[in-house]
Amino acid sequence: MPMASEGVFSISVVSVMEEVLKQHGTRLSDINLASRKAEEAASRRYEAARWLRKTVGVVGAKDLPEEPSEEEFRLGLRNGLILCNALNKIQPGKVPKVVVTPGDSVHLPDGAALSAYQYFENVRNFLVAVQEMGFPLFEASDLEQGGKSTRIVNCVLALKSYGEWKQVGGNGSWKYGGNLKPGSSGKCSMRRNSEPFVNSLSRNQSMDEKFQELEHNIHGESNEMTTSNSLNMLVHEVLSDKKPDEIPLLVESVLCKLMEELQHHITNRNEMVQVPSKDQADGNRSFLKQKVSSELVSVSSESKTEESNLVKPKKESGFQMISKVEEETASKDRLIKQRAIFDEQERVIQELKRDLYDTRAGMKFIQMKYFEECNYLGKYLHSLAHAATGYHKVLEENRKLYNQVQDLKGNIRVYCRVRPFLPGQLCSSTVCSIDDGNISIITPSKYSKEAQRTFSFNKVFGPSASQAEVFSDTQPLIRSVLDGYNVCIFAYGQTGSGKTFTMSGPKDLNEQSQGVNYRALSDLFFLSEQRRDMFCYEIAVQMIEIYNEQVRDLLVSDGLNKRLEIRNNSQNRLNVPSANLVPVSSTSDVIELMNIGQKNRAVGATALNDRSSRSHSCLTVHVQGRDMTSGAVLRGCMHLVDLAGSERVDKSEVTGERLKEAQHINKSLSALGDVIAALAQKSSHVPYRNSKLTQLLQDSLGGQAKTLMFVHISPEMDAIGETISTLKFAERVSTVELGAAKANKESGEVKELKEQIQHLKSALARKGGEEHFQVVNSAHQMNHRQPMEDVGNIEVAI
Ligand SMILES: Nc1ncnc2c1ncn2[C@@H]1O[C@H](COP(=O)(O)OP(=O)(O)OP(=O)(O)O)[C@@H](O)[C@H]1O
Repeated sequence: MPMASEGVFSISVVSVMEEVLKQHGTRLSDINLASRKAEEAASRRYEAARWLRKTVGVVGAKDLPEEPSEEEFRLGLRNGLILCNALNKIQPGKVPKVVVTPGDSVHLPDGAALSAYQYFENVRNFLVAVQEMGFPLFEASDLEQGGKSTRIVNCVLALKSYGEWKQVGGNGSWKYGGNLKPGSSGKCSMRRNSEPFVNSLSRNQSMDEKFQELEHNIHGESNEMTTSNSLNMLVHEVLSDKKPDEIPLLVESVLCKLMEELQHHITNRNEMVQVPSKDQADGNRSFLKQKVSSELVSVSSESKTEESNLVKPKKESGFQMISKVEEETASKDRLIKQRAIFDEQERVIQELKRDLYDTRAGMKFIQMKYFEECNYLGKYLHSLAHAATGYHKVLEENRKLYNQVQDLKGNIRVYCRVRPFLPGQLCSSTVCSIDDGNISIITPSKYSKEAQRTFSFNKVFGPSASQAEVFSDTQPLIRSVLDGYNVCIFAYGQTGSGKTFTMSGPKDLNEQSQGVNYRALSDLFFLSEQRRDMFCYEIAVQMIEIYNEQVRDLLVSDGLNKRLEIRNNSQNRLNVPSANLVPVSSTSDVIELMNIGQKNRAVGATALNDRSSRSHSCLTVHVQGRDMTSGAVLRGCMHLVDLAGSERVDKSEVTGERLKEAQHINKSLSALGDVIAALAQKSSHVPYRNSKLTQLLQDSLGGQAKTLMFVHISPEMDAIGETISTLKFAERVSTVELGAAKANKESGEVKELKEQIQHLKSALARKGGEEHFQVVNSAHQMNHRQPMEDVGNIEVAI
């Protein structure tokens, strides 16, 4: 199938027709085709003979019968006379010299040879003239035996056609098969594609020749008009000799074949152009449409003149085919686009599959890691849970051990602090030396036989000791308060010896000069905050004054110091339940309350002439901690007591109110000394009820309660009497206890404690090994700022 070059769409219609005809020929008229062809040839021959006889005259054409056989036709025209004369009749003078047959008059012995020469002369002249005029030619040999008479018939019928055209006036151009040929006369002689000629052509040319000629016309000229005409001609030729009942079938076959060709062509094109652009596709579509429609319309219009009954079906078939072709083209386009989309999607799917595979692999890896981690965490959590189970037990043991350590240090600890000389004072000190827990003072003969005397305490702080140093031994006891223990901190000493300075600090307070009260409260809140994940602490404050054995609430807003009752073992565990109990959440809250208390105390002092040094003030911090795991409640309290001046008043010198005050002070301080001494000696009877002060502090003196006493002395010589008196009081409570503590250091009690600690360590190691121990230990470190405590040379790692 020939294809147009350079992308121009073309189909060989001729080939299509030929193929269809071949099929139809085989199918429709195989049997009678030969006879039909013979009939057709004879009919055409007779027509040619009749026209020649008519043109040249019967006499002139005596050798040519009206209905000659092929042989007769050939022999009749062999001498060229009839042909030349006929040509000269329609085109006078075209063959100027015509040799007359000698046989006509004289029969020569060599006539045959002579006439053959003459005949050849005529035939040659005729053929030259015919060629000039553009008529179908034949070979001179066609006139001989075995020659093709059909070509001679074609030529004669062409002459006939031309002659008839001239007879009717010769108007317009006479066209021969679309080819323009110059006329012999020099004029532009054109043959019209007239009906007679087409008929004669169809009758004189073989189908092969017709197809060749049409093929040439269609492809040789590339002219759409010409192609259309030629196609018309072809269709006409094909249909002209068909019976009416064969035509529809044939047309249908042609169209079907054409469709096939178009589809085949489209497929080829689509293969050539993988994904044509929209423009190309549109171009193809319009070209196809144009081509097919032009051909079909030509067929249709041509057929209209002959077979009006075929017009409608042809038209309908044509339009149907156009729309079908359009549909097919659109469908092809869609398919191509879909294919492209499909390919793209296929590619994306492959990529996604790869990604999915990678992701799955990644996920599996992560999952594996996750399970590994979970396993590890599970085990770790298990050990932690195991540790946590024992944690509270350990905590409890730790608490006990910790406080046992405090016990070993002494439940009652006495510290001595020497105030520095105040500005303007004579620097003649009664203090000879200070060595750790010992202080030596000058003792006038009035008080002792010895020139100096040494007193021992837990520790002695010289005039240059800082507030932080003084507090350092107190700090561990703050944790005990949070663990549910009671702590009493006393400031003892004569007026002006520095009690307030130790407990609160100087008037111009700063971080360094802050006293025990501030530091203790600050630690208390710090530790409670550290333990907030395990314990819920509630802290509240009371501030009470004992003056002349009367208990007064210092946290009152109306300034009235109403007398309060002390009730030990009260329901709410408050010894003075009716005193204001103010909840606090920070150190500043407490300081604010202390200031209020001091103000209330000062008010009283104005009225009673410096009562502050003649009354005991007690700030009590109540702590209640609830273990959030076990729900157990721990209660502890810390009493910060600023005692009244301890100076002894000579009864002869004072009377009245001052005497009364002095008596009360002496009595209460003496009662306190008795209680502490009884406790230190582990006496079976502790005389708490001898004073309001000891009654108030009953729960915090003795048992597991811790007592710290800061004994203050003034270094001035003129205060030596009070200093000796104070030191003797302190020595009474501290020496006994200190001695006991010293004795305990290497006693069986310490050994027992060592064993307990070792036992605890082993128990922890058994529970979870070293890791477990570390967990517990770190938990302790988290909750206690001082996990390590020294007991002599024993290190308790809890
Ligand atoms: N360690 C010290 N360093 C410097 N100054 C001190 C020290 N101790 C006390 N003072 C000063 O000595 C003076 C008396 O001290 P403070 O008021 O504390 O005595 P006090 O025993 O509380 O007296 P009172 O019984 O009258 O309350 C104050 O001016 C105080 O600042």
